[in-house]
Amino acid sequence: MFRTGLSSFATKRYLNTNAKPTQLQEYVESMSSSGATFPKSILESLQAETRQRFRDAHKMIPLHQAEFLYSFTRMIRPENVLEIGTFTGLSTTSIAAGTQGRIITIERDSGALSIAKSTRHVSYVPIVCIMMEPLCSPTIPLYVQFSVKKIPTGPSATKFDLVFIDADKGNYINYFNQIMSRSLLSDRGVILVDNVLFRGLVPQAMESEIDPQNKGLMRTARQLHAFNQHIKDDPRVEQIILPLYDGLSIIQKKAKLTCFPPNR
Ligand SMILES: C[S@@+](CC[C@H](N)C(=O)[O-])C[C@H]1O[C@@H](n2cnc3c(N)ncnc32)[C@H](O)[C@@H]1O
Repeated sequence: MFRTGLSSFATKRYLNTNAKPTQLQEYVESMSSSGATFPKSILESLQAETRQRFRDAHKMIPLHQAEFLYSFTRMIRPENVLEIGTFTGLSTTSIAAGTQGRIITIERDSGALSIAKSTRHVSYVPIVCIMMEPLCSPTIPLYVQFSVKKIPTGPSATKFDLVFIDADKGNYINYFNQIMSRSLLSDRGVILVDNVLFRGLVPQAMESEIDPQNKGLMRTARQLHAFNQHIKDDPRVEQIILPLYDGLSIIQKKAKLTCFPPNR
């Protein structure tokens, strides 16, 4: 359920309703209308191919979230997009359909990336797929630096108006830090981060007692809590966490108070 749309976590806590999540989800999805350029049939065949070839096909975002990404991209009109975690390209394709800009997407799994590359992306969007090299250092942070390092930096470097983070959860803080320390986010840039409520388990991750049966999941939930807290404590940015899908954060640079209303 957590990957398919509204979680029961979201419906109980945020919609103030006892309606069944499946019923709500069906309603929400049937009432949403796709944009004319939303490549639904391409995404459906991509989903089918991914399910056929990958045991971990559940890693794909659900179709309704793909529509959200497309729509959100259209709203903010990014010129440059950075995606971390391509997998087979479902989110990449959805973003590509909503922009005429350029997308740089990073993935470490060559098998998944080959499907992403062969997918018929919306033709006018240049997509640069970056293959992560195999682990070049025993420490994960260097691994992260390695991939992000391939993106040109410096004064004339690309700044991204949209960043979508959807990769290994234990590295979310590293990804964010890399983006900020390399000044990769434009002033109007938005970072979208997936899975920040991780099956609704993240609030429980702060409790000291952990169900031993759920140890692995709770470890990930704790990493995501650490990420959420890290962003909350960073004075440069503001974040809003939406209890949608598996939890989605919207992060942007803090608004500057430059325009005060005149004294009366
Ligand atoms: C949740 S999936 C991405 C799903 C994709 N956004 C979609 O909508 O279909 C996460 C992906 O991140 C990749 N990944 C994990 N750690 C990575 C890393 N350090 N660098 C690059 N890719 C990584 C995984 O191989 C996996 O394909």
